[in-house]
Amino acid sequence: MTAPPIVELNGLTKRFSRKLDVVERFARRLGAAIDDRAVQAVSGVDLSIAEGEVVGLVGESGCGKSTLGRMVAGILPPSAGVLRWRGTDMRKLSPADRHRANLKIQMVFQDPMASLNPRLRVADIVGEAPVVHGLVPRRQAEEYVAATLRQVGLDPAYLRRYPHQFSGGQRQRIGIARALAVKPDVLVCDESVAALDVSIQAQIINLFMRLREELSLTYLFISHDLGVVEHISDRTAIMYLGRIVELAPTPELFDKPNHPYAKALLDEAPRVSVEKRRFAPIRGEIPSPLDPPAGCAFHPRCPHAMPRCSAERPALREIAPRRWSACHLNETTGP
Ligand SMILES: Nc1ncnc2c1ncn2[C@@H]1O[C@H](COP(=O)(O)OP(=O)(O)OP(=O)(O)O)[C@@H](O)[C@H]1O
Repeated sequence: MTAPPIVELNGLTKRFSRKLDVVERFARRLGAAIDDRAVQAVSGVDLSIAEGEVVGLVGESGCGKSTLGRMVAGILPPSAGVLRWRGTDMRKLSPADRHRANLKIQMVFQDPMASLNPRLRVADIVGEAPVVHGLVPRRQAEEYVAATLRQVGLDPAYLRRYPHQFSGGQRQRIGIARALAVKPDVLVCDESVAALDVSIQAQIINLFMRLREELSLTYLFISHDLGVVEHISDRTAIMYLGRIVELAPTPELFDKPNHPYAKALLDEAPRVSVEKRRFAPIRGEIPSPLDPPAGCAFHPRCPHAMPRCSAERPALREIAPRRWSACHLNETTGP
């Protein structure tokens, strides 16, 4: 029997409802039209991640990447849908097992300065969670933190320092050490190298890949940087306005994207060098998640849009082995 995916999402959805402030509530009572529609940040995402796999998640700003990552990491509760951990619906786990499963999925954030408590020393930033969660006895915490720092390439002599005494790259290593300290199986990296200089980015990416080998880690790697995602991901998912529109093995997707949105992203991205391959603007504005277009959300910007595209939302379908795309064109012209 094959093992179930380590993480599996079925129909995962997140809506953010907008709370009206006092003035807005008063204005509404007086008859003013106040917009209180919910933001549909993530809509019905299906995604399976195999143990040891690196899945890259890319898309323009506001398409729901961080929200999806936060749901996977258990930081945000989904509004609908199912998240399975090693084959079991998270909601069906006992509170103790759910807690253990949540610890197994850790997040590494973009801005280490904002995500590290400036008043805590590295020893506490990295050592607190494993002690609190009973993974390490308090008397061994310092030794454990020193070993974790070594694992991410930091000198354990820095244990008593504060975050502001480190460079950006070193701070990100501390953020990674903090995540590793609770012995996760999965890292959700949310723009984890975006704030770093290119040379430091390369070092941190190499660190992620070394840790993948050493600790058999699985990654959901969120980035707006196509070069980084192409470099490190086994498969890449492209998100547009809350949905995955294409999912494929990375070399195939970058070589021959299927979805018009994926094509537009890749065609317009300069291919001069991996470092420079970033998003270039695509014709038209990204629509508001408050009012997503009917049918295929990409149709107002799509050069191939047909009447059907504005009426009927295309499902994400397997168009070839391991290649998934959500486009009506696949039914008319073939992939
Ligand atoms: N806490 C929140 N309350 C209300 N709306 C939110 C909240 N968090 C995110 N959103 C909205 O949900 C949508 C998706 O946001 P999200 O941050 O997930 O996108 P993203 O692709 O990660 O963008 P970026 O790359 O800019 O971080 C956006 O329209 C955003 O404004």
